[in-house]
Amino acid sequence: MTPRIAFTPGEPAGIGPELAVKLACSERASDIASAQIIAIADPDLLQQEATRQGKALTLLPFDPTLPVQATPANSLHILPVELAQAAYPGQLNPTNAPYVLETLRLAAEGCLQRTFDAVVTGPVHKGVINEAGVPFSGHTEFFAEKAGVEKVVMMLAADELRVALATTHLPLKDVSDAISGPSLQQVLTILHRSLRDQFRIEHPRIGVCGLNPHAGEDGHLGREEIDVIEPALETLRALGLNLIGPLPADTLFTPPQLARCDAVLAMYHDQGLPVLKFKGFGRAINITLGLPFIRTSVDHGTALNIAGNGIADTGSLYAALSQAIELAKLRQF
Ligand SMILES: NC(=O)C1=CN([C@@H]2O[C@H](COP(=O)(O)OP(=O)(O)OC[C@H]3O[C@@H](n4cnc5c(N)ncnc54)[C@H](O)[C@@H]3O)[C@@H](O)[C@H]2O)C=CC1
Ligand SMILES: NCC(=O)COP(=O)(O)O
Repeated sequence: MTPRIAFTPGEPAGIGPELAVKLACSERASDIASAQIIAIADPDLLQQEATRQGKALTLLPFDPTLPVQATPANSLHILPVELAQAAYPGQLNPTNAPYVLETLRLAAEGCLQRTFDAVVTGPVHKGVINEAGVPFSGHTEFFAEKAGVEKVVMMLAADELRVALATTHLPLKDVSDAISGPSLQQVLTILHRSLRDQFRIEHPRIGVCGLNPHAGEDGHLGREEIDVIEPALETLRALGLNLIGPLPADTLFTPPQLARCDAVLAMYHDQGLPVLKFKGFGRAINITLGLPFIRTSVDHGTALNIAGNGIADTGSLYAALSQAIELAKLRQF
């Protein structure tokens, strides 16, 4: 099987275009070299970046009616989308936000129609899309909406550590209200099924963090554990899920506890992701669980501070591509 992978480089003023050209023009591991990689992007943007890097980049027109063909060295297949205005590294421009969203829309559409076997996303700038007047909190929520799925789960993985989130992009003050028994049950069920069916872990063990310090200290430091989290875990245990916790996050994220878990569910973004990024920033991946298609992503953002300098690291992009290719080959969920 030659997997057909859509790649959206994301924010045009960030490091996405640089990563795309490096992906095309550097030596690729054999799994990536044997895939067809379709960049959904502005061809001129990529060619300008290639010129900046002193690379000869060939952009091959993508024709979904032709037999799948691995993308040759120094090339990318291209599904062109035009920028509204020229993009300059490090300079955000809300006028180009519709361009970014259109690349994501095409990727979602192509995955839903099975034109693509997976999508790998580069980083977008959530703020500039909102400045353009479009409410946008992240790829995770965008793809869920496009797929018509009520609930998906964001999971990041670095080496053997997997961290999923009960809530994603929302202000900290809204986190407690967003965690309900039904929402936790949905998240844990999606996580359990993905670990079993996509990651082939027969009996997944999931560690669950509490929300409050010391997991609420028996109700003296908050009651969410007693009122919401424990009852949700009990319901799921009765259905056969192997759940550990709720444990204080600063206990669960210690090596002896992690050794008992195939994944950890953190209650909110910055409870789980700093640990993950400390362990593996630059080689970690982000994967959306519960979509009807495969979506992986880089572990980093737009890195505007280094865009155009030529120093962006491709480690996470390669990891995200490898994971997408592996899942596409194993697809059975
Ligand atoms: N997958 C996505 O679309 C993501 C998007 N973001 C967005 O990115 C924007 C900027 O976020 P920040 O918090 O500044 O995080 P960031 O990851 O863009 O940057 C944090 C630091 O890491 C460095 N860095 C990031 N990626 C790198 C790479 N590949 N090679 C070398 N150095 C790298 C940056 O230069 C910076 O010093 C925000 O708008 C955020 O929403 C953030 C995370 C993921
Ligand atoms: N910190 C991870 C992140 O913000 C990625 O979000 P998404 O764009 O993948 O939904």
